[in-house]
Amino acid sequence: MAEMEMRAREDVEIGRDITPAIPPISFSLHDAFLHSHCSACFSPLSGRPFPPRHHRHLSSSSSVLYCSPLCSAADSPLHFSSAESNLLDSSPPSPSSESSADLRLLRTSSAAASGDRMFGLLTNREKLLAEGDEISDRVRSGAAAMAAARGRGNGAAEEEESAICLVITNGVEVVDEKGRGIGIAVYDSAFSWINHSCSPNACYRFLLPSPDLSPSPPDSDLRIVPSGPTVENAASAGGGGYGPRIVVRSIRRIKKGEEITVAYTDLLQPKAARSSELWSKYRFICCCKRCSSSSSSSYVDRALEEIATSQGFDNVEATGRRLTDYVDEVITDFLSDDGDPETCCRKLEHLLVSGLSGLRLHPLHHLAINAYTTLSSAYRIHASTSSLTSDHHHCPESFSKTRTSAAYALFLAAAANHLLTFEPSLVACVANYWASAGECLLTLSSSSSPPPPPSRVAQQYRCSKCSFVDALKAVSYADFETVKCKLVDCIGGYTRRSWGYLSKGCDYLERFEDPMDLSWVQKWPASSNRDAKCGFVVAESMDDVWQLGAHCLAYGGFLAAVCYGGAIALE
Ligand SMILES: C[S@@+](CC[C@H](N)C(=O)[O-])C[C@H]1O[C@@H](n2cnc3c(N)ncnc32)[C@H](O)[C@@H]1O
Repeated sequence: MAEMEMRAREDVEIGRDITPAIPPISFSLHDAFLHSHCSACFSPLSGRPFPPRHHRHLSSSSSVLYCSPLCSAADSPLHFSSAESNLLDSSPPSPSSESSADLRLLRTSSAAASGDRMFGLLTNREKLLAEGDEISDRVRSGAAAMAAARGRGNGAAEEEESAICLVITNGVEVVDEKGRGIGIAVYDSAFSWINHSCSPNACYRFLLPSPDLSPSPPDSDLRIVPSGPTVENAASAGGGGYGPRIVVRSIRRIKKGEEITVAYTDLLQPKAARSSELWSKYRFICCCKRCSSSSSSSYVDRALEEIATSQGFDNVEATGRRLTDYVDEVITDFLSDDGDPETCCRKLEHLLVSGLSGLRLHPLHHLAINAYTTLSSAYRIHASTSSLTSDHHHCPESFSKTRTSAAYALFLAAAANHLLTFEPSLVACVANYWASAGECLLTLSSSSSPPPPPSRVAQQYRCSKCSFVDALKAVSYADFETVKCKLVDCIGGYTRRSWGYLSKGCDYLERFEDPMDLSWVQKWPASSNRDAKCGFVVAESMDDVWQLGAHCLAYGGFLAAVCYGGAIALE
């Protein structure tokens, strides 16, 4: 069957909402958040939560909770009529948020699938069941459990299978303002007919309604239109009009008639990992510009996978897998309950400096990028544990760990920023990296002795050279490239003045002369940068570190506002 896609109805600038806030047709919190968040509006529960309004099942009172009587009244009928309550209260309880979302979809009598579509949305049922793999097993066993919960016995469960496949194919992870995935939601065709690209021109954000279910702020127009065969629309499914809304936003200039695409997968993964995820979950081979770029991979994909081998090395693939396993294992150990930050830092830095079995990671390799993220947080935790026994301001060990944490965060942001120049759709994750570099640098400068004066708040700061203040207001993106260049230029200046100081004592980071100037990476590993490095040892002043932090935060906020809109908060 021909597939649907969405196209721009008009020319669209970068950083514009291209859909109104679309309410979900089905949604459910992840099990881990059922007792901390409201099941109707997804806001965090505070004070005494409210149980579902008793319908018929007087005993089912605690499987889902609400923040207000209004939310309880709005969602309880669906909670019971969808049979979700039977599934959650069964023993063993709560199978998954996906099953709840599936059941909620099926509660309407018009749910029957027609061909490979249900409510106009692609289910991909045949493709997902065709291969006897983990997904097809999950669909079959989930459908049987759902059919039992709906009192439909143990017979064929085609309708349930279609609902599960629909949620796999169209469901999106709802992310809160802390970046945590708290639930799953399915939206109507205005969102669900948008295809994937590894170099997309749009992204999306969620609006969590206020607890009193008051209407959302004024909507923008729908600037996209469907393209494809005539298909019955999903609007009839309805979701009660509440739950997390989704807004699609342009992250590039889009021409009238151009296809709108978003990312279904993490764009900083290498091509093989993206392809494997897209195939196992969505059953398609991506032919986007980035994936099919001429004979070889794009520059970004090459960098994300590049490793150096010693001469005569002939088992790159197997050792490449060992590298991945090694990094995964170190990170998993660190994230476990008894994770030790010191061991994590030692192992990851040894890998970055010396490699493994004759293989060395390119500084922009995706495993190296994961390692920088982990190292920044491991050094931060290490610093806080070092200072537990002494005054943080007077604990040199803790201070130097805080400094290395900031240096890794800055290096990561600079590396990702380099990739952004080749792949503009990385803007959302690059924004996060700059924001966290800014936070780490400001923490460092505030823990120096003496700390900056308390009046020194980033919001009040005005830089004479760049568009810092204009960026904070984020009023227009028409001059996006100009504002970006000015901010990056200023960040480059402060980085050059501070890098020797920030990287001091870190064997890996000291090898890089200037993280903002990665012009050498294309020649890597022809020469070691260690010899070429300049000998800055001390930042000209802690003021440079503060200025650098404030600029990083502003730049991160500027990029984030392109993706998510709204004002930039700097504290
Ligand atoms: C959320 S739907 C997108 C809309 C879909 N094209 C339709 O006709 O309803 C996701 C499904 O669309 C198809 N799809 C999305 N992006 C694609 C792409 N870049 N190439 C091929 N198929 C794609 C896959 O079948 C995928 O499972």
